[in-house]
Amino acid sequence: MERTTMLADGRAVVLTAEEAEALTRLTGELADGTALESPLWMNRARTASCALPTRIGAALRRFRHDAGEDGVLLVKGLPLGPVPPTPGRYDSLQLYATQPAALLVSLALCIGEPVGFADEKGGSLVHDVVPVPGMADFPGNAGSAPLTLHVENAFHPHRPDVVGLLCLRNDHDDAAALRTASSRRAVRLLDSGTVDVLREPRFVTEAPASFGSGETSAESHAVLYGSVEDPSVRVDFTSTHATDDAAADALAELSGALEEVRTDMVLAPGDLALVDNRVALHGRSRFAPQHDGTDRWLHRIFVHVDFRASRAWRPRGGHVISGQAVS
Ligand SMILES: O=C(O)CCC(=O)C(=O)O
Ligand SMILES: [Fe+2]
Repeated sequence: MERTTMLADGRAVVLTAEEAEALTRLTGELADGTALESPLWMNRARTASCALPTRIGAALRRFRHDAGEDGVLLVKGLPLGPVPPTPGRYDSLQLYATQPAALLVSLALCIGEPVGFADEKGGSLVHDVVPVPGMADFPGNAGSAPLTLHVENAFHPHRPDVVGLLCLRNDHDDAAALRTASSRRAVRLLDSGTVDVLREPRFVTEAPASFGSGETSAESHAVLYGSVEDPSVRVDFTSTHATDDAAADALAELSGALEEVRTDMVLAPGDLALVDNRVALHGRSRFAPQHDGTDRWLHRIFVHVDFRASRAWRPRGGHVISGQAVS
């Protein structure tokens, strides 16, 4: 099947030189090494996010309203400044305001509020996605084997609404591709009997390997939910299991349809892919890391559009979702 680097619905914004310059100025002021979780810094970033170049702010605002057929927005040409060597450690994080982290948080704040999970990477808000020595086959972002299509943290009641992946550096061969697949497109390829089964609570989902806790979705859940006309999706093809044979068949049908509509995108440095985690799945192709400080490196952020919805899970109203609701 032919693979493209552009999304079929054309949701890509390429920054002009003037826009990149404006962003460098804006985020340069924020990149002062302060802890990203500091409420004062976050407020400065919130204010800065109101002053993004209008075309960029408008694209983010439109994406927040409706993520389109592909459920993905690509922003290209973001100014990163000098990029240090790629870290090679599992659980490598960005805790402090660098230019790329400040950029990612500022753009995310146009969509909603960044969130972290206490049981994943210490609850930090900006994660490094890097290949880690000895973990090539790890079924998570530290690996370099193909990563199965998934909704991020599908097991969790407060999984992200949007996942942002900002490329700082691609792999040596330009082989690593971010894969996205829109459930809006895939569901149209399914017969109504299959859709009906996917709408029933006949599936369970475990926490992904990146969660230390071994949690599972408390109850069985539907894979398609909400509007009949335009359902949302909740599935991870590594961690979601059907509870009966007919449900397993329906899951296999959905997987086939998603593979058919899949888009592979090789991200370049300065490219940000925003994936609506309710509408699209994502994964990654294989690549060959060299562990020499110049491997592929993404920054990842999770966003909640309705921050208030997870309040019971966020002690003291912070950005970190704890292991359970605090009553
Ligand atoms: O490496 C990628 O392109 C995507 C990895 C991924 O699924 C993630 O970090 O959530
Ligand atoms: Fe992911």
